[in-house]
Amino acid sequence: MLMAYYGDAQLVSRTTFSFLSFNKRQPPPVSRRNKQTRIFMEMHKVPHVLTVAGSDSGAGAGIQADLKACAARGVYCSTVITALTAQNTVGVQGVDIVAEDFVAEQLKSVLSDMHVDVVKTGMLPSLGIVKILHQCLKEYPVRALVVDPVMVSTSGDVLAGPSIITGFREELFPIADIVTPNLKEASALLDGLKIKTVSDMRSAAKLLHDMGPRNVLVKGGDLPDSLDAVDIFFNGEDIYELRSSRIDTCNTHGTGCTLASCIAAELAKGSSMLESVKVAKCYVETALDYSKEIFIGKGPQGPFDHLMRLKNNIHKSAGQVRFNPSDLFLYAVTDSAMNRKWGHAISDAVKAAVEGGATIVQLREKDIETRDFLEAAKSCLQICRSHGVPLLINDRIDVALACDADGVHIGQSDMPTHVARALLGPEKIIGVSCKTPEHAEQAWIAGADYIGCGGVYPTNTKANNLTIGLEGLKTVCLASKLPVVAIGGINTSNAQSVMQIGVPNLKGVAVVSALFDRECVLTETKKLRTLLMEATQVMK
Ligand SMILES: Cc1ncc(COP(=O)(O)OP(=O)(O)O)c(N)n1
Ligand SMILES: Cc1nc(C(=O)O)sc1CCOP(=O)(O)O
Ligand SMILES: [Mg+2]
Repeated sequence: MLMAYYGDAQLVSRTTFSFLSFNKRQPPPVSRRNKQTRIFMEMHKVPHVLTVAGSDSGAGAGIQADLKACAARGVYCSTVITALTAQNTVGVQGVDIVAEDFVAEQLKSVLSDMHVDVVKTGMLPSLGIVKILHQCLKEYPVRALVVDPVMVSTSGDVLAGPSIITGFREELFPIADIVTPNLKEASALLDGLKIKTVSDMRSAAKLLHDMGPRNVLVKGGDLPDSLDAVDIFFNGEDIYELRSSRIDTCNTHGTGCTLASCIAAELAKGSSMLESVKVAKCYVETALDYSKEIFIGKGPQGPFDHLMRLKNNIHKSAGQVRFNPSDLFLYAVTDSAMNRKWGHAISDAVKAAVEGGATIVQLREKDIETRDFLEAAKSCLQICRSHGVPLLINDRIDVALACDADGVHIGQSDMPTHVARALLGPEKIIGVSCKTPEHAEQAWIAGADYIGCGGVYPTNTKANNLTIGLEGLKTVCLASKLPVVAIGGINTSNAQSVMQIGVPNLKGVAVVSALFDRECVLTETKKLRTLLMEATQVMK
């Protein structure tokens, strides 16, 4: 193994680290080899989740779901199998618990050799196995421990007896970074506490937190009478109500395992806990949505397709771009009335803006027929793709989906952000208009990529628009966890003052009339771009 690493190190040594340049066939002296190996391994570390869970022969849940979820999130996953289950979409037909010594042997094999960032637990079928895991984690500490306190399968079969509750409470919760019970599990862990409402879930999250984990996510998928999928996240200080759309599907087997693995994967990549939970929730929701039509097995609850993203990528159009906050620098927003006034076709106006240096384009076409909008969007998309500039659609998720635009921009009275995210999937860009710090917080929680903040100055382009001024802009920027683009009455005479408010997450300005209510869009875009560049140079 050491030689294999050394062999690979040789390949990078010529260009990067001359001190690694030994001949492949002659290993370095033993004293240096260990240091080199360590350096090489550090450089090439892969985010790694170790899952300690049961095998599901139907491959919808357990170890198999964990492997697929980690693969989908781009993280390496090793496995310690605690039990074999004979399981399908009908239920669990048999369980064979792996001998405790052999669980210990698997744990030691992985942890003594590989660099594991995060351990995620699923089915832990005996108290002895819980204790062995605790002992191993003391011996081989990892960055984070995600405990999914699996007790009952989705089909209702018991996967862990009552003694495990003691194991969770005494051994694992005190060292866990997050625990992710569903309502039944939370109730069992809290001596049968009734959890029927969101308010009960909040109380349960706090009581579970008292048992020692740093964070608690109580999953409300089974909450009666709820239109949304509501989960409660508590970090010991703040409590968050995370909502996503309830997907109408029977293919939900393995959602709990997948969610916990996805949280572990995001943590392994270095995300914060809340960010990891949000990404995991969004991923599961999207996967469920993509898998509504698949049909595997005769039972009531089928598996879903974890790797839908691969299919997505196959269909990804050439030149499609993912969001980079610097794209917000010069944000051109079209207006059909202005284009008509100057006799400009939308696609010609967009071409001029992009050629003049616009870094992102939004089609904001309030008064054209849907068919015309779609046709215009298709031709603008070609222009934008050929320049590597993202194209967003204002308000109309349907048009964005139909033309495969790069994303959408929505406001406070448009489609709710979490619904837009569920419809568009994790790859598309979503921008949300925000006028207050509360709007900005909500946009972040719901999965937006950036916020548009204004009106910075009075505008004639949007009727009855509230002007928040530079102070209002600054307040929102300081509160926002997302990058911000300023909008409203911005033109060549005030754009520099906007950029110079000096808040790092203000990434650019969005303009309508200053570019499109002009005879020559190209000239105006170039002028504005030059001014913005000057302003950012001064700030450096
Ligand atoms: C970048 C950007 N910011 C804000 C808006 C306004 O969106 P919204 O509040 O939904 O209003 P309409 O544009 O739909 O009238 C925007 N479009 N772009
Ligand atoms: C579309 C829009 N949204 C705003 C907001 O405050 O959210 S202001 C606005 C109009 C911006 O047009 P102009 O650059 O011509 O002033
Ligand atoms: Mg809108």
